[in-house]
Amino acid sequence: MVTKEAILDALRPVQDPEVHKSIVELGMVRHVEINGDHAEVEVVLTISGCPLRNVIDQEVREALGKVEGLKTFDLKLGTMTDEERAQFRSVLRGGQPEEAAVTPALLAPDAKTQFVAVASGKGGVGKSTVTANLAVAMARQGYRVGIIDADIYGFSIPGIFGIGDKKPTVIDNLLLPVVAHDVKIMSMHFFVPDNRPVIWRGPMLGKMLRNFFAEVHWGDIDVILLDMPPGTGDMALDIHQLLPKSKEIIVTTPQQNATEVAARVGTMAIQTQHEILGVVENMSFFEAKGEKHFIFGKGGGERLSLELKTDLLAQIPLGVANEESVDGIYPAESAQGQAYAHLAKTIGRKLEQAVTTGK
Ligand SMILES: Nc1ncnc2c1ncn2[C@@H]1O[C@H](COP(=O)(O)OP(=O)(O)OP(=O)(O)O)[C@@H](O)[C@H]1O
Repeated sequence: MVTKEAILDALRPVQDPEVHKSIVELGMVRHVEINGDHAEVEVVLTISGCPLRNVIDQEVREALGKVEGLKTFDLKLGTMTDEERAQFRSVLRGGQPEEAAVTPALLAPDAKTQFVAVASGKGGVGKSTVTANLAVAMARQGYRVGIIDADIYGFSIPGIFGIGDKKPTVIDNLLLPVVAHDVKIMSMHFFVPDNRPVIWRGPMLGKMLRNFFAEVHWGDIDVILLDMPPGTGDMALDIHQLLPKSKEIIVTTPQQNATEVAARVGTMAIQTQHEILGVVENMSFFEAKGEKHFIFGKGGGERLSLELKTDLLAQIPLGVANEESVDGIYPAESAQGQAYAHLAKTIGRKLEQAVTTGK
C-alpha cells in the first residue's frame, strides 16, 4: 500500500535547484493525499514566476514515478503563502527565527567557514584577479567557495567571472548569491544601478558587509574570500572587527613601490592580529619560448614576505586569461591556472591546519 511516508521519502532527494536543499526539508511539499494507488501531490514554490519551475516539476514527476505501487498521480505546483515563505527562510537560516539572526550563522563562534581577506597596498596589482582565480582553483579542488566583493571602489569580481547582468535571486529579504565557475559570488555591483560610482561613508560600508552575512544564503561553505579595497581604509578596519579570525593574503607586483605600500597593509594585519597566510606576487614575469622575462623587476614578493615574516605563496606569470572572452578566469591547464592550482593547495592546507590547531 502506498503511504505518505513513501511519497515523502521519494521526494526527499529532490532539491530546490537554487538553494540545493531537499524540497521536503524546505517545506515545499504542501499536500499529499493518497487514494489507493493514486496520489494528489501539491508542491509550492517561493514565487509564482519561479524560473526553475520546470526543473522542479520534472524532478518531482520522476521521483513520484519511482514510488512502488503508485500507478497515477496529480501534481499541482502552487505558490507559497507568506507564512510558508517565512518557514522556508527559517530553514535556510538553520532554524533561527529572523529576529534572532543578529549574529548571522556564518559569524557564529562555532561556524566552520573560514575567511580569507585578499588585500593589496596599491590598486591595479591584480588583487581581484587573484581572488577570483584562487576561488576557482579551490572550487576545482572540491572546496565550497564563496567570494564577497568588498572592493567598493571598483567591483571587478562580476566582470572577471563574466557574469554580465545576472543578479542574485531575492526571496523576500533573503538573497541567493550568483554562482559562476562553482563559486558563490556576492558583490555590491549587483545593487548599483547602471554601474554608477558609489560614494560610501564608513558606517555604510560596515552595514553592507554585515548584510552580506545576515541576508545572504551562503549554504554550506568552506571558505569565503574577501576582495578588499586597496589600502588600509575603513573597510579593512570593518573586516578586522567583524571577522577577527579572518586570515589574510597580500598581493603585490614585483616593483619596489608596490611592495612598500603592501607592507603597510601587512603591518596593519599584524597589529590587528590577523594571521597573514602569505604573499602572492602577481605579474612576476613573462615567459616566451621557455625564457622568463622579468618585465617589472625581480624579488618584490620575496622582499615583502621576508619583511612580514611570512611565506611567498606564489608567483603568477603575466598573461591574458582568455583570448576569446572577456572574463578573467585562467584555464586550468595554462601556466597561470597551474600556479593558481598550486596556490589553492597551499591555502587549503594552511586553512585545514588552522582548523586542527583551533586558530
Ligand atoms: N598575471 C596577469 N597578467 C596579465 N594581466 C593581469 C594579470 N593579473 C591581473 N591582470 C590585469 O591587470 C588589471 C588589474 O587587475 P585587477 O582588477 O585584478 O587589479 P586590482 O588590484 O584588483 O585592482 P583594483 O583594486 O583597482 O580593482 C586587469 O586588467 C587584469 O586583467
